[in-house]
Amino acid sequence: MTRARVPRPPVRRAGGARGWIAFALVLCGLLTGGRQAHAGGVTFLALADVSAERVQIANLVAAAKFGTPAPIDDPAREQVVLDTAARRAAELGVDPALAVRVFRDQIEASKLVQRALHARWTAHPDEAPAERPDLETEVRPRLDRITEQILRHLRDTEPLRASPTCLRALVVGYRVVESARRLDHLQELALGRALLSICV
Ligand SMILES: C=C(O[C@@H]1C=C(C(=O)O)C=C[C@H]1O)C(=O)O
Repeated sequence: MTRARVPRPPVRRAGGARGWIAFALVLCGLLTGGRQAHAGGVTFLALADVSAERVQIANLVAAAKFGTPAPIDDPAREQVVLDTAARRAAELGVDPALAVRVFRDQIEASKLVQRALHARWTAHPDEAPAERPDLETEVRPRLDRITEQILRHLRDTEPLRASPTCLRALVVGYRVVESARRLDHLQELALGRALLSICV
């Protein structure tokens, strides 16, 4: 079914956000003298950015499922996401158990957004999206690409995750990204949920 118009979530701002994030990377280095947000020149900006993109895509997932029999919780699909993450993690030299923990968080963050949006759209049908993207052909392939990116960022941030400055650096990355991507409050909460296990 295709309705007239879709209020697209701010996923399309990603290009602009990337410019800001590159700028923030330089600025963080200058402000902290490389001590607080970095460990060996590594930051969490890229990981936080792609996690925020995943959270923003949850708006599209919610739109794809709203008014259809497709459930928000899809355990079979979740298992595919987790199995893929574990297998690719092993290939990339990332601890598969860590990858599974992180992707469980990412999945919970997505469902948090989906549940809140479905509740909002049910209560206020005039706010429901006008268009329904296709989950299988449009939305899940984007999530699959992000899986690979997240795993590579997990690999690249290994020294920072093991460092005592991990949480501080994670919050720096979180703040830069939520501002650069202009996340709404729901997405801010979800991004925090998505990143919960990074330093634990
Ligand atoms: C995103 C979806 O919704 C839920 C969240 C998932 C995820 O974040 O990867 C996977 C399955 C669903 O439980 C989806 O169905 O694809």
